[in-house]
Amino acid sequence: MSEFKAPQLDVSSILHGGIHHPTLREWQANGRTLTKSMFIYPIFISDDPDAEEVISSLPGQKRWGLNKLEGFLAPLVKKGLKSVILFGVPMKMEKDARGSAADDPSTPVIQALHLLSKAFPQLMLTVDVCLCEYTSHGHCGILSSLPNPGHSNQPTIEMEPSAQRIAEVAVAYAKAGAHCVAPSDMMDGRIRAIKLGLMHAGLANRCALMSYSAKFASGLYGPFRDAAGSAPSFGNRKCYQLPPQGRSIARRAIQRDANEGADFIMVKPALPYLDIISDAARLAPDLPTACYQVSGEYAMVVAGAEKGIYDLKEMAFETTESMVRAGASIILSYFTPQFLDWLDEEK
Ligand SMILES: NCc1[nH]cc(CCC(=O)O)c1CC(=O)O
Ligand SMILES: [Zn+2]
Ligand SMILES: [Zn+2]
Repeated sequence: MSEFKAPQLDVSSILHGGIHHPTLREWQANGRTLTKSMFIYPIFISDDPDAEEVISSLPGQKRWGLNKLEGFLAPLVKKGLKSVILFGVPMKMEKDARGSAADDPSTPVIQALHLLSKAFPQLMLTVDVCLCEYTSHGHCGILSSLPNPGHSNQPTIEMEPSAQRIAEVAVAYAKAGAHCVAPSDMMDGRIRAIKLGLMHAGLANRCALMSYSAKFASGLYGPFRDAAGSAPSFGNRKCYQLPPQGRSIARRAIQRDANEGADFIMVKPALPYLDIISDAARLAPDLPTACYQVSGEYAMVVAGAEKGIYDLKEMAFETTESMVRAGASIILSYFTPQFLDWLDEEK
């Protein structure tokens, strides 16, 4: 008879006890689980009122005309869509150096704000604030005539006039009914300029400010620029968006924007920047952290699934849950319509 020898009892070696049941596995998220109200759905609004245009580089997404918006959103709102972020796509409007079309009363996002606040009074309306969709040069600010000291084919931005112009546009959106404005230009001083603009207009208590604080000069914005027609006509955005290796400057940007009056901090893109999401959640613990799974990230997940590399739903969950785990509680996602279904299904 072999003698049984009890192994050394190491209580910390046992993990399976905590994951053998689906509910136990959910508990392992420590309360940080996805819910429908965490999602913001990005929507492209065309100035062609009857548009319903497929965007080939952004599978499943379309540019919507005003006449099509209500019909498109109604079923999603019924399924629990709580919030959208609007991007204006002026296909026919004239573009100039200061982006005058951005806050023209006829501009698609202002029209959409009027329409959506009537059609869906409960839906939270955020508007992306930027000039690049509306400027003739396609850059996010107002350009200086001075050459760029670093590179002849790069723009030099006039910082103060840009921040003022962006604030003007943000206030126009707030006046038109935006519940939240989200500047994506990355110019210095624009959070303070917008907050002061809202205060002077008497709208600061009625419009939140979500700062794209840590927005990196990423290769993942390509499909968006197709969708919005906002690619720069020369140079690139490396002079004003953060360098991808710049964790410290991102931390400074987050702290700066928190001090300048941001209500929410956003990190963008999301998946390659989970460390920055985690930094944001710690550096500004009293401001909820948002992140944007941008067009190229979305297209990557979809493309891999189409190639049979993984299951689409599984990878959409895994990528999105990684953002929540890192510290995000608000997620801008092109997968929002699917999540409204998926979150109702059994896992
Ligand atoms: N400033 C405009 C803007 N706002 C959001 C995105 C990207 C969103 C996405 O890729 O889904 C961009 C593009 C850019 O900075 O070039
Ligand atoms: Zn821009
Ligand atoms: Zn430069």
